[in-house]
Amino acid sequence: MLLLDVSESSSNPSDDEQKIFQYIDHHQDTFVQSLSEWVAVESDSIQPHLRENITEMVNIAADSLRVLGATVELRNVNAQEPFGQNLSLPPVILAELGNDTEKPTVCFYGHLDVMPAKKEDGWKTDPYTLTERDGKLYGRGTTDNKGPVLAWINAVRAFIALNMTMPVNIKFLLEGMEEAGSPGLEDLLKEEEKGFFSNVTYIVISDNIWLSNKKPALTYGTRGNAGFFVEVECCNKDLHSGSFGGIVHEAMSDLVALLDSLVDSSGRILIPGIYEDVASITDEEMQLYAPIDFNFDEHKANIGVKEFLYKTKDDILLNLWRNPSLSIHGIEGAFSEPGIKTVIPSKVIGKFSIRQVPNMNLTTVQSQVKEHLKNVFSKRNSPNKLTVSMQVGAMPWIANIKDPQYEAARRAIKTVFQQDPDMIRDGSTIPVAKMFEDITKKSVMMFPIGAADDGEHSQNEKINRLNYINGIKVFASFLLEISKLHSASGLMTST
Ligand SMILES: C[C@H](N)C(=O)N[C@@H](Cc1c[nH]cn1)C(=O)O
Ligand SMILES: [Zn+2]
Ligand SMILES: [Zn+2]
Repeated sequence: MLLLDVSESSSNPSDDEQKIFQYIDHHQDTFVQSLSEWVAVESDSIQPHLRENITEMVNIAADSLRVLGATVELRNVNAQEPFGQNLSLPPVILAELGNDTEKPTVCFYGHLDVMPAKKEDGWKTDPYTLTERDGKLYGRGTTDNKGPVLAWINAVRAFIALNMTMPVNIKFLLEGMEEAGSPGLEDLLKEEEKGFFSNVTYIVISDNIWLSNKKPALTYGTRGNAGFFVEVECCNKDLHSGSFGGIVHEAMSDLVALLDSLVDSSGRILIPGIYEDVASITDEEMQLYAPIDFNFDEHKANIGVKEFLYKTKDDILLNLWRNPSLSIHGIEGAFSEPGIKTVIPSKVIGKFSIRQVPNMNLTTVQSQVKEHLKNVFSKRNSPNKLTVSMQVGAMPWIANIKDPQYEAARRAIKTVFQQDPDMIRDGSTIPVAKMFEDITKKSVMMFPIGAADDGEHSQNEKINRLNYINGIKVFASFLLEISKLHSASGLMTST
C-alpha cells in the first residue's frame, strides 16, 4: 500500500472553482432547506411498519435528480425481506447525467434510509425536524446519509445552475435499505455489471465520518458486520413471576448467561477461534497511522466516556479498524418500557453483531458463534429451546489508494480546507463497498464530509452547516480535479 503522492499542488481555487464556491455560499440556505425536507421523512429501514416511508423518500430523491436533467430509473429489487415480514423492498435509484465518451464517469453511491429515532430516546428536538443550533444541523439522517447525498446532488446542481460544462459524466446509485444490510443490492450489481456500470470509471461513497471534529479525511477501509439473533424459549406464554418464579428454567436467565459469555471487560471476544483468520498489520500500513491526528480528549468528550479500552493512538486505531469487535444491541421479547412488568418472558431474543475484518470468513464466524453458544447452553442443563441465526453478513473493504481519485480528492480537500486529509479506515460497515469492488471491478473511494462528533446512529445526530456546505464545494472541486487527472493520465475513454 503506497503513501499518497503529497507533492505540492495548487491549493488556490481556480476561476471555475471560485464561481462555484460563490454560488454555493449564496445558496446555502436553499441547500439547508432541502436537507430539512429530506430529514422530515422518517425513512427508517429497521422498523418494518415504516417501510413505505422509504419509498416516499426514494421518490423525493428521484425528483431531485430529474430536476437536474438526469434520467432516473427506479429499479425493483427481489430479495428476502431482512426482518421476515411480508413487505416489499423499496426501489433503488439508478440515475445518469451525461454520456460523453471523452469524459470519465463518476458514480456516486448513497443511502436514503436512516436508523430509528424517537424524541424520548434523549433527543433535544424532534429527530425528524431539522433544527439548527450553533451552526449544527440536528436531525436523524443529517450526516448518515442524507446530508452527503444532497451535498453531491447540490454539487452537480452548481455546475448546471452556472451553465458550466460538467467535467465528468455522473451516475447515482441510491438505495433505501443500507442500514438493514442492503438486501438485493448484490444481485442488482451483478445484473448491471455490463449495463449501468459498464462505462463507470470511478465509484465514490460518502457514508462515513472523519476521525477528527475539524480535520478532513479520506477513508481507505471499512469493517464488515455479521448480525446475530440468539433466541431462548422456555414456555408457551409469559408467566406470572410469583406463580411460577422459582420452579421454571427462565429463558431470560439462559439468555443473559449466553450474552455474558461472548466478550470480556477488556473487549476481547471469547468465541474460540474468532481471531485465527485476522490479518496481521504490515509495517507499510503502520506508517499511515503516524501522521493521523487522534485527539483522545476530543473523542472522549464527543461521546461522554471517561476512558477508552486502550491508552495509545495505535491501539485505538488497530482495534477500531483492524480487529473484530462484538457489540450486544438489545433483547427482544422482554418488557423494555419504563416500570417493572412482573412476568417471566416466554421467549427472548438477544441481538448482537461482530464487526468483520480481513481475512475473517463469514461462514467460519457463523459456525464458531453457533458452536460456542451451543456449548455454553449445554453446560446450563436447561430444557429450554435455543435457536441461533445470522441475519446480516457484510464484508470488510480495503481500497487501492493508488487510484487517481484519491489524489483528486486530496487536491480538492487542499483547495477547500487548506490542509491535507488524514488517511483513515473506518470501523463501521458499508455493505455495498466490497460488492462494488468484486462485481464491478471499478475503483472505489470513500470520501467523508461529516465530523467525528456528528453522532451517526446516536441521539442528536447532526452535521455542521460548515461541513455540509464545504462538502458541496469539495465534491464540486473533486469533479474538476478527477477530470483533469483522468485526462492527464491519458485514459481518455470513459471506462
Ligand atoms: C457506515 C454507515 N453509515 C453505516 O452506519 N452502516 C451500517 C451498516 C450496517 C451494518 N450492519 C447492518 N448495517 C453500520 O455500520 O452499522
Ligand atoms: Zn448508518
Ligand atoms: Zn450510512
